[in-house]
Amino acid sequence: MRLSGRGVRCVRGGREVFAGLDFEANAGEALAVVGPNGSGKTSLLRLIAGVLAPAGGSITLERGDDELTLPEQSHYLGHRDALKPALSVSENLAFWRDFLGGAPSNLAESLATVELDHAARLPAAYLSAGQRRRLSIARLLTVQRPVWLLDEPTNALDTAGQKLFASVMSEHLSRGGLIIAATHTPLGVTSRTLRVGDGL
Ligand SMILES: Nc1ncnc2c1ncn2[C@@H]1O[C@H](COP(=O)(O)OP(=O)(O)OP(=O)(O)O)[C@@H](O)[C@H]1O
Repeated sequence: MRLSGRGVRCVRGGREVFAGLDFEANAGEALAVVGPNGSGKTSLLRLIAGVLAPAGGSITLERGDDELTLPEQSHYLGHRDALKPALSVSENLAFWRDFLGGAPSNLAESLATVELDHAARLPAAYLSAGQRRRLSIARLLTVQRPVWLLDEPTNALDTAGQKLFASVMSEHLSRGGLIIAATHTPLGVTSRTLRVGDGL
């Protein structure tokens, strides 16, 4: 599997954010997208996820599932955790599994991996920032998708959480998954770097 972009151009609010961007990532590889604030890291992830349309160029997934689009084969974790505060931790996870069309899966196992099993019945509104992030990570484990698009994934995670997430990412890569992550800090797994923005 290979995800590549050729001559990708991004325009937001009528202003060009970047143009002529080339990148590629193969199965088992992580690509760390780095650059100054406002350089377009989040925008790039959203272009790949199909939330935004490129103003030029192309983004292609080769040797994926021909029956599915790239967004259907991708997980997009934004830097705002998409949780419903009134639903419990496990209800939030069940919502995402159903919304993403995942096969019946063991939610408890995913919650145990991110060490949230003790909080399964707690309303998401009561979670700390790091716990909310852990619950978002559980989404990656509950529904199997090969392409992970992660926006500053380790934000709010404590040292133990960062270590845990590094092992979750390593496991995904060792199974032939692919990660593209926007980050201002080291990702925690071996990665290549894609720089966006001026002056880098
Ligand atoms: N909805 C929008 N309408 C207009 N401009 C936008 C919109 N969203 C983002 N932008 C602009 O696009 C540019 C790139 O934003 P983006 O969030 O992709 O940057 P980033 O590299 O992820 O930044 P950061 O490191 O601060 O998270 C910024 O100048 C931003 O103001």
